[in-house]
Amino acid sequence: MRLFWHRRDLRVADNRGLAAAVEATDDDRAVVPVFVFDDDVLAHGAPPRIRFMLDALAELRADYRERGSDLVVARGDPAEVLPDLADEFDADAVVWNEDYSGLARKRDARVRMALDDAGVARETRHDAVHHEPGTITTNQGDPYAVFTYFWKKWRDREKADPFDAPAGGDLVAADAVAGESLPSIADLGFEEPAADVQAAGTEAARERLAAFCEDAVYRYDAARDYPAKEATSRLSTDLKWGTIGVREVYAATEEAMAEAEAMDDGGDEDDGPVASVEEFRSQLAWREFYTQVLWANPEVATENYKDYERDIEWRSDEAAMEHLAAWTEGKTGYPIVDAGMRQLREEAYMHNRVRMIVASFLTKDLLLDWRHGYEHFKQHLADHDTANDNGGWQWAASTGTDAQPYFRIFNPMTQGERYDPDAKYISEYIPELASVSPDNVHSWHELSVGRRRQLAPKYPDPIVDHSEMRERALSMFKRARGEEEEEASAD
Ligand SMILES: Cc1cc2nc3c(=O)[nH]c(=O)nc-3n(C[C@H](O)[C@H](O)[C@H](O)COP(=O)(O)OP(=O)(O)OC[C@H]3O[C@@H](n4cnc5c(N)ncnc54)[C@H](O)[C@@H]3O)c2cc1C
Repeated sequence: MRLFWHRRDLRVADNRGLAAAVEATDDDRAVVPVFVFDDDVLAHGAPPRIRFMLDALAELRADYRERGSDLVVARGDPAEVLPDLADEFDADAVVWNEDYSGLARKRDARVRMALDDAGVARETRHDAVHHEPGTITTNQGDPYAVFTYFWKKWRDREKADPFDAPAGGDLVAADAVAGESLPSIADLGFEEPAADVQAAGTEAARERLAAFCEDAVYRYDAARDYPAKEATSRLSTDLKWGTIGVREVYAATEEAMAEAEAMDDGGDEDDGPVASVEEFRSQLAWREFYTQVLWANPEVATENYKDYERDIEWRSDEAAMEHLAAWTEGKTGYPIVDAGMRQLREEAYMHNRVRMIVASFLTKDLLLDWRHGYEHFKQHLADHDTANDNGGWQWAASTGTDAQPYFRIFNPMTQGERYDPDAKYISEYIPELASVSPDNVHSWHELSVGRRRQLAPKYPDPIVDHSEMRERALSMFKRARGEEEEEASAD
């Protein structure tokens, strides 16, 4: 018998480790699928992610049951639970897919030692990415710090085909498993999320992928930055939890690329169908880029990637904390920022362009440390992923790999006007502004207080002046770079 330990790969199809566990034995019904609720991991959880994970586990269990098998669920330290389960099922090996964050790697090292002590073999596979960290490197063998070079190699490297799901006869029979019920969210110590978290499981993920590939993938390059167009795949939570395999997603892009080439018909549109499918693939590569950044530098989870000569003097006084609260509540008086922050609360998701805008606003208009924003996203995003979230935040804060230069500061009004010209996205999430014309929405900061009261009495005035804060941000970064003398910050 062999145990297969599910972690961030909550699916049976296109699961490299599960396929390997099945392939390694000729015996019938020899693979026992297992999931362990680990309190050390749960300590980092938040309601939207736990909700999605539990729903995905229910779907995974249903998939196994359809195959005449079942998912074994346990709670505790995997370094104790897995040797015990191996003993119970008389398993001679445990197989799992690698996870690349610092926390996961420490846990896995302990599990390996415990299994070694128990005389149980273990095997791992790389499954969550096409090209595992450490395999796409500079000519000197170092991990890439600049995405473009990483992407060129990632794009040109051959990709594996999806792996088949195991047949029922390969899996332990349902009646050999205790079939304990899954815990409730309350059993795990979490409240139900206030947000409406998207449906979990492989079927739901496949539906999202199929819907995206029907049409949006061919327009992705031109439309992806416009939040009201809903032109992106919404697969981030599925990719985070592994309810769909990366090879399956890539295979869909191969079909789309063949279609796109036929559509482009020799044309050379910069943002046409071929460029669009390619652009979508490059987003998949960003995910793997950040995975390898975190793998090579686990400390970036809490520290700046980029060294500045001096500490960045982020604001931290009482006024700054009030601004932080207004940002989290979507009450900054900057409509595109507030719409994003409210989308996050309602859907446990935020559009990528808007994530960039709200992150820039927190760090460069409010001069607040990116770690505040990261923590808030961690609590509220269903797709929160240490590598991507950290990468996104440090990009916006100009502290990361291949980050936005410190002097590039988004103007939140111009961003709103450019990417939500009809204020459709804004009015969806800010009902107070629904009857205000797009012109007035996009010039909210310039209207008189009287005019603002007249148009939308319940929507706040801007909490800061963008032009003034932009200058302060530039000075703050120049001081951190050692280019300007320290000066008393004037709040
Ligand atoms: C401040 C900030 C925080 C972020 N936090 C997260 C996070 O916690 N988890 C997360 O998955 N993404 C994060 N992103 C990246 C990006 O915003 C989301 O992946 C994307 O919005 C998800 O929507 P989608 O699935 O429709 O994306 P699509 O545009 O359809 O992209 C397809 C997939 O590519 C990956 N991807 C896309 N953009 C990026 C990117 N910039 N970096 C890394 N991977 C990317 C995701 O897996 C995504 O599902 C963050 C970005 C910023 C600026």
